[in-house]
Amino acid sequence: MSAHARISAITNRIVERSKPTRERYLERLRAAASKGVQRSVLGCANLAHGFAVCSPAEKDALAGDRIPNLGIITAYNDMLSAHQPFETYPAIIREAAAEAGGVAQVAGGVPAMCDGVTQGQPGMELSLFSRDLIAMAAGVGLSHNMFDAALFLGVCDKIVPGLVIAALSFGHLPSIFVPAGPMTTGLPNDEKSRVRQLFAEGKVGRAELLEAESKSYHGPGTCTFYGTANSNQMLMEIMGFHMPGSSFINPGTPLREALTREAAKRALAITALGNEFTPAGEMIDERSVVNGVVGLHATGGSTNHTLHLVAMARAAGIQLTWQDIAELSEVVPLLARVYPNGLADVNHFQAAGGMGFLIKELLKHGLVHDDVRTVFGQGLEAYTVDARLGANRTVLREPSPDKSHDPKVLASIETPFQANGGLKMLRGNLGKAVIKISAVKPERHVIEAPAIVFHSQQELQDAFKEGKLNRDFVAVVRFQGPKANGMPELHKLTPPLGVLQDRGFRVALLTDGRMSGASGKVPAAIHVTPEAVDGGPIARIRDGDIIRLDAIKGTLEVLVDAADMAEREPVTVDLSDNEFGMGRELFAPFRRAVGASDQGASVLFH
Ligand SMILES: O=C(O)C(=O)C[C@H](O)[C@H](O)COP(=O)(O)O
Ligand code: SF4
Repeated sequence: MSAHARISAITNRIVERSKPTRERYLERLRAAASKGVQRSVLGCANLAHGFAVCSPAEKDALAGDRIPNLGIITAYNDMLSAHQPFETYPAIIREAAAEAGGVAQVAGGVPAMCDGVTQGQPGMELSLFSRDLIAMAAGVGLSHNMFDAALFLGVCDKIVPGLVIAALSFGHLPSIFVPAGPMTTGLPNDEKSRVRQLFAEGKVGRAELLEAESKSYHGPGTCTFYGTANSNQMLMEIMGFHMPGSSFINPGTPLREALTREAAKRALAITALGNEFTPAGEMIDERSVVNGVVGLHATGGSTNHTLHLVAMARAAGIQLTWQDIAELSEVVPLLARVYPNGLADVNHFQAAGGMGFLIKELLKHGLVHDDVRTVFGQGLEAYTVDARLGANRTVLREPSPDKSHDPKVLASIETPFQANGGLKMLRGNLGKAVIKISAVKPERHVIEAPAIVFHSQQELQDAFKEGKLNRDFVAVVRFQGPKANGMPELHKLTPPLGVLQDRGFRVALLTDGRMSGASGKVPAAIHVTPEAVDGGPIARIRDGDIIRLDAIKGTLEVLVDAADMAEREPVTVDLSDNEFGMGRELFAPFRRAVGASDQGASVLFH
């Protein structure tokens, strides 16, 4: 089925806008690919170093230019429950590659931060910058130039976006993303959040809180809420970087291992040495990017992707804007209710039909482009499947169900939860911002209330504890932008603001910082640009100014006379505390070089 008219129009607009940068990108990619087997340019010493630890058979294979070699980039560490399973993946991949007549080597590792561990801590100020650092680190690994394809082992927040930037920067190579899958379901996410709000109110102690948190985050795998990490899995599937049906199979299962082995063999099959050469930078085009944005809207995905998708697209010479994202939101219905957009978790989403069913529904109305290339071949239709374990550790695929197994979690295209997507853009005399409304009740889509200004999330938490916030207000939390302090997630604001909202107050958040993909029920205008440290209007707001956040009209305004606002000096603050400690001194160059939020908040692209 051809794409929906609006989807096609927006895609064509992106193609036109991107032409200059996309054409230069493809020229560079094709020049690199034309050199044939990449390692053939290495001298004997280079090659000897590169395969020094290989077996004699592998050395023979790599000495020639007929046997494909996979470069594994791994984000394994024990800090992220989602990445811990990757510890054993290189051995599995090497074995599978050998079975298929190829070789696999770990090209390099990349750092990976768990935003859950650093949430509310100084380390969170390194989080966003770690995305671009991960791209650079993956580039260091691949720059050994020993490889005919790359396998990326990463799941979480900034890691997949950073790895995609690397994969597209090495776009002459085929790349496959290999997930590890979600943690099994523990304490329901809404129960976890309820205990957090009780703790915020002083009604339970640390022992009860830690017990609830530990029952929620209890083992290997991705946290089960639909935050940035699981939004990444959705993106990798719908953009064609995953093997079909890979995203939400639990770690430590035979099917999970079979999918990993299959990805290794498929990567060997799509190198320039075979007949299905699929360089990542040709595979991913404007249609793939639009498919990613559509998937984000249809699932109520993480607001972080209004930053990451812009940066990821730029790595392939594609210019995606917030306006594109906002207009796509108008035509894409919300089809999934996964926490924080509902009570279900990603395991329930998978059981209800998962990505295969979601893609099938979107294809029915032409809301995603079917005519795309993927690591699996041609066409997104191939992803309307469920992966099953076959004989001898192989993968079988069955057509996705025609009906959702749980319409309360995964809706049909005919009966969506909302007529449009969960992510909107706001504009007005405070600049531009993003808001996720899929988890906000309709009666809270418009908030008009006096501002209370804070210069840290701790200030707001302290004011809450002192009982000063029992009122209608818009919390203006500023100097949280990328140049100020690395644009941390301010997810610790969710419990106090959630308590105040549950008490019946009309509250909202306005910040140049970020929220977590797991944030949701309180209306929040985030990623405000220009940021306060750049003298943006947000730096001129004073306590008591009336702020109007209208997610229906898409406006964000301070109701103060323009002349009065212009006369106000923008407030400045001492940010020296954000420049040292917990490694922040190492990221001063990033704070100086980073671009605006609507350009992806990147040091790599402006
Ligand atoms: O966006 C994502 O996917 C995340 O990684 C989630 C957040 O960063 C939270 O910090 C982890 O959730 P909480 O346990 O509620 O703090
Ligand atoms: S989903 Fe978020 S909190 Fe969970 S392991 Fe990944 S980074 Fe950490």
